Amino acid sequence: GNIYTSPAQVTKKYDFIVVGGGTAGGVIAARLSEIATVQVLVIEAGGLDNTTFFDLIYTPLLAGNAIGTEIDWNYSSVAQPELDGRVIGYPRGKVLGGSSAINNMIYARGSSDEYNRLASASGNTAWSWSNLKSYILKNEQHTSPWNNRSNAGEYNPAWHGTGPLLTGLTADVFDLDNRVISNTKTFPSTYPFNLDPNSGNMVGISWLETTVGNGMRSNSASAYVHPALNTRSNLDILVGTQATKLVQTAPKTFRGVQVAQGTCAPTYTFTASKEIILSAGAIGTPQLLMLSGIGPATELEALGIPVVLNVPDVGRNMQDQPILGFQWQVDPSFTTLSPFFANETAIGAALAEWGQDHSGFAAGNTVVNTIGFLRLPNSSSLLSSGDPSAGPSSPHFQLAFLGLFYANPGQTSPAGNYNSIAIVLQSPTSRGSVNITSNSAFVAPSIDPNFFATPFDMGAMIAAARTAEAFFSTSVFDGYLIGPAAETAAAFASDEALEAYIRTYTNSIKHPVGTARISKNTDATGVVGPTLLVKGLTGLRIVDASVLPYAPASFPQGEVYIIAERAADLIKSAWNL
Ligand SMILES: Cc1cc2nc3c(=O)[nH]c(=O)nc-3n(C[C@H](O)[C@H](O)[C@H](O)COP(=O)(O)OP(=O)(O)OC[C@H]3O[C@@H](n4cnc5c(N)ncnc54)[C@H](O)[C@@H]3O)c2cc1C
Repeated sequence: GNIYTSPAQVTKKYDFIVVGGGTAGGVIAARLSEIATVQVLVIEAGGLDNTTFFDLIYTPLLAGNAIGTEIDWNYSSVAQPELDGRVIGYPRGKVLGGSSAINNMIYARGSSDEYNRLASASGNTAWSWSNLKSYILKNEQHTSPWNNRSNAGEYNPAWHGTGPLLTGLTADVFDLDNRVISNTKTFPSTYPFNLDPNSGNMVGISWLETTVGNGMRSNSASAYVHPALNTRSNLDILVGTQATKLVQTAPKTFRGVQVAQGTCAPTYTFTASKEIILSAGAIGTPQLLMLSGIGPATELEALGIPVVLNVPDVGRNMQDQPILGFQWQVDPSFTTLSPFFANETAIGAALAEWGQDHSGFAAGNTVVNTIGFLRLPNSSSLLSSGDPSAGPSSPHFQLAFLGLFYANPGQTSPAGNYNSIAIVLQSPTSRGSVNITSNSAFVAPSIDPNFFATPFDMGAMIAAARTAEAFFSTSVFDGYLIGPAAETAAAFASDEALEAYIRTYTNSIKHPVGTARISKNTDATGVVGPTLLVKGLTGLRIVDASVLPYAPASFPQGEVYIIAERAADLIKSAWNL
């Protein structure tokens, strides 16, 4: 297919136009173009991934380093009242591959309860865990690390398939990882070992899969888009071009999309003969809907945008998960990653080795190799007014074990040998929003995760911190951990001190979802129905993280890939392809 860099170059007619060449958009484009008779165009605001940014995207060691660069939308939140008024950075991938090109590569697809809750929210059992199994296996495949370290006993091959997205476990095991697993053998009833959190049951302590294969990041662009683009003439992409509005082609029918390359640049409109698939992500999708007159009427009217369809839930129900690090000092005789990350020469050597043949220390996930997905005890008073998790196979919180000093925003890594636990609240009850503040697509929307708006969220975060403290206090860590670092020790002194630490240092894990949520056909609320078509409109389908009705108690990219795999089949069947 063709790669266009200017809308003026696009002259073909298309059956499907995919807005956003990100995680979900890449899957849709690749799967639809399997049908040789349909013509597919992808419109992506960012550039190509295989440019000067190639190493930044594809070197596993550099995961996280794209934040703040040209391939990041560089959004930020509104001031968070419960976080001492702080503003939180909201990176999103702005490049082919979208956020799958800049994320932290963790692959944890979510529990069976998670998908069963999606089925009940949408009123359609096709979204249940057991009915999605073929898509789960179609999306991903487990691969060996670059050094072929055996992963026997660290994952369950039965739950990994033959899909294009490559995943794998760490090539390099550290003292920390061995002790984390040893804690599960020594205290199995408190900290159960879970062979594979991708098996439907997430609860327990596990080895962690990342989207790394052949020593490189695997993402929507490398796994889906490029193989299709290289071999098919019916898939074209237009990069460096932003969709500025969806265009009505008949009453309540949106098969047009207006694009531009900048605020003052000329606009072009393309029309799909069959469907527009909106895959601009949990921020971009509600923004584009609202700019097109699809959203909360009063707010659109305030900006002078003619209302086509009053959909109050567009941009509402945003859910994101708070993340917070605690640090411990490690006896200097043990190897952690701290000295490596303090040593420019060692990092340079690892990157040079990766540059040779995608091997060595830069060729894998190294920072988090083991993880705990844990639940509050059933007796917890936090659950007395209801359980916000999807069910018993879903965690309330996560403990990610890191081989270095994980610095929260505002902290710096001191010299020395450290480990950390990053806590993520996986089942938040706070709800935020995404709103537009202008009728221009080139003005960033306002993003409000509304962290810790509920007592449950603060209480669960404190309970998770106490679990982290207890986990590292067992005999397994005697002689290895010296003790909590200064600020962590001070925070653990009382629940009041912990709460203050939470307000000072909590960040977003960058998992926003829910801003165009799925609901039953019969529900008056929600944005898309069970087939992901926008309710009340023709021609417009949404496939991305914005349709997820709840924050997945996992890592969202797995669920986004799986939903996109099924959505591609829904589209094919809707058009008898
Ligand atoms: C820094 C970071 C770390 C993360 N770490 C993890 C992790 O370790 N594991 C995990 O599972 N998840 C992680 N996530 C979240 C995960 O990556 C996302 O939930 C997922 O990729 C979202 O997929 P999507 O298809 O909804 O959106 P995206 O992948 O973001 O795709 C949206 C695409 O649309 C494009 N776009 C937007 N607006 C327009 C427009 N108007 N016109 C044209 N194009 C447009 C964007 O440029 C982008 O390419 C992380 C996210 C970030 C940002």
